[in-house]
Amino acid sequence: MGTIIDGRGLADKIQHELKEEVAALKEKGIVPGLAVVLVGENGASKTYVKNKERSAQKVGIHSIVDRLPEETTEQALLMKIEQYNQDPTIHGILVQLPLPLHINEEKILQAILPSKDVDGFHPVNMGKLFSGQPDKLPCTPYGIMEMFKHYDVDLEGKNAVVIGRSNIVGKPMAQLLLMKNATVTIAHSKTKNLAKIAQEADILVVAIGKANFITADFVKSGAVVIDVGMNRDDQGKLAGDVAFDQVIDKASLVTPVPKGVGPMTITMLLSQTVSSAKEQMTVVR
Ligand SMILES: NC(=O)C1=CN([C@@H]2O[C@H](COP(=O)(O)OP(=O)(O)OC[C@H]3O[C@@H](n4cnc5c(N)ncnc54)[C@H](OP(=O)(O)O)[C@@H]3O)[C@@H](O)[C@H]2O)C=CC1
Ligand SMILES: Nc1nc(=O)c2c([nH]1)NC[C@@H]1CN(c3ccc(C(=O)N[C@@H](CCC(=O)O)C(=O)O)cc3)C=[N+]21
Repeated sequence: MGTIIDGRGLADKIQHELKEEVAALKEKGIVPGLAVVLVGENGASKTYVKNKERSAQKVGIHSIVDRLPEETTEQALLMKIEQYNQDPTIHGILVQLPLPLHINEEKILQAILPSKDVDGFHPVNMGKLFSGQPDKLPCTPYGIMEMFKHYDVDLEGKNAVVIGRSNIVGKPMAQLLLMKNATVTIAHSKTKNLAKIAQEADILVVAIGKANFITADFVKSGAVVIDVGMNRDDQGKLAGDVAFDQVIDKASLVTPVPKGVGPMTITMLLSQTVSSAKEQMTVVR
């Protein structure tokens, strides 16, 4: 029987430390500010945004949530971002993805000042990461790296398999593992013999978006399994991409869904907002 990685518990611990950091900043007259922009009526996005707002408040970050209607034009959204770029009380900007189809996502992400891009999605921050000079990081892979650190998971020389190649999870995850000297394989929907590749993994990170797709036969005995998936069924019940009940018996460490990767994603967002406030303070002086 493996150990369950307590993402919720680790997130609470880090948020508690952040709260103290924020209190110290406030003594100096600085309140970290986060602007979250949500366009349209995506139900899942609404829940995440609510969670982010609640956590931000808990650590004392000033958070603004801008809920814009589905019909918002690209131009109007660009103007909104420009307003936050210019606003000295806002240190972090997050535009919730996915955006409605009539808005060009690339264009929007590029409009955010890299210094306020607490999601780590701006091409400048992506470029820094992939050239080995990381600055702001995508929050989900960042949170997973913090879990490895906290649970003393040694990555050097290990076989790491990342299933999924999105810009927000799979690709940056692979790069962070590579930077820790893991031997990394990235798998995706066109991968042949996925089970065979996954069975070689000492570290298996799954980010595909298919409920309970990864069964015990994909998992090597003693592997560390990280489940990024967030799948909601008709009853609104959450399931990960990993069939937790079978995999827990085979793996050494597994993240649950919920209370695994999700709370760490939010915590890294808050952490990067606090760091950003500190950086912008030194820029001013
Ligand atoms: N917990 C958290 O904080 C977060 C959770 N998520 C969740 O993680 C999941 C993935 O998110 P995201 O990366 O944005 O998703 P995307 O839909 O952007 O990417 C999914 C990836 O999975 C691959 N894939 C799909 N089906 C298969 C399959 N049968 N076998 C192998 N690979 C497959 C796709 O391959 P291809 O490229 O070939 O299409 C693609 O690369 C979702 O459930 C999402 O809700 C996302 C962000 C944060
Ligand atoms: N610009 C942008 N940045 C993101 O970081 C981003 C995004 N867009 N779009 C969507 C995905 C998804 N995501 C999650 C965040 C928190 C939880 C989370 O808090 N999960 C809790 C519970 C969730 C629940 O109960 O619904 C948990 O796993 O315990 C999940 C998923 C961030 N994303």
